[in-house]
Amino acid sequence: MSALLELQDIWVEYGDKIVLERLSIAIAERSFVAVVGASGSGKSTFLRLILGQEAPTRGQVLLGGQPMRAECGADRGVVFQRYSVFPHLTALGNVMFGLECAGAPFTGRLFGASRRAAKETAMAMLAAVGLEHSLHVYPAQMSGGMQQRLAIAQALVKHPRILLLDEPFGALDPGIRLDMHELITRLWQEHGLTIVMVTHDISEAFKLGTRVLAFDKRRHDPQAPHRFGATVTYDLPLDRKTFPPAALVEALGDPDPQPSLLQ
Ligand SMILES: Nc1ncnc2c1ncn2[C@@H]1O[C@H](COP(=O)(O)OP(=O)(O)OP(=O)(O)O)[C@@H](O)[C@H]1O
Repeated sequence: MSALLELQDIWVEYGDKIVLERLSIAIAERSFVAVVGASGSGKSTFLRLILGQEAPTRGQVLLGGQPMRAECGADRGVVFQRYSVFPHLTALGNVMFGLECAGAPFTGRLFGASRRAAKETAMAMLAAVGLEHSLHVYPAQMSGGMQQRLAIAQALVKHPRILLLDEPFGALDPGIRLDMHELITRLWQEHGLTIVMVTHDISEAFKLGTRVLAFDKRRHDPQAPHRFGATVTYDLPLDRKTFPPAALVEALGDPDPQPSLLQ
């Protein structure tokens, strides 16, 4: 498989604080990369680099072999733990908004046949995430799971090359979370997506990912914790029956990685 995304010797520094150092990884097209690590280990910074919200201090990011500019592009979609959708728009309005902005960048409105086509595309996307009966519902009237389904539909409708998920299921109840695992796995397979997902839940990482990256510092200076940055300390390709290594579970303090979830 070819590398869709490549990070070459990336460093991210804020003043004299080094957040990420010597980060070199290649992410294959259609892979599902789960990112774990202790709080503050730079997982969100890594996601912001891929999203184009942040430029590295050193090193370069290549997307499809080309240097990626530090700006958000339609080729990358993102879902956060909360607040990914517009509260003042209905489900249909939220999903159509992205299509209208892409089709009419100045006015943000489509008319006639192109509007009808956008509406059909948006309705199909909402059906794909199980929201076909909630087209005219506002986010405030939805459960947390429905809001995340909507956020996924909104991110996917523009056919991004990479879908970035930042703790997307972290705020959901366990039962709803399992439904969302099924949904994202199905969409990943059906749409041939490349996914990078940050999660605090190590069993979720090992259940969903085809590869797990763990972020941590290789070097520590107790007198000056900011002197060294984090990097990828574990890079585990999975056959979906792999269990988290004991050292990784211990490092991340996972209370109980459930083997039943890892089948
Ligand atoms: N703009 C900034 N200026 C200074 N330091 C920053 C900035 N953004 C992030 N940091 C620091 O970078 C480090 C990594 O932050 P980041 O949010 O990427 O970690 P994380 O692994 O996602 O944490 P969490 O799991 O708690 O969300 C933290 O120490 C944070 O304080």
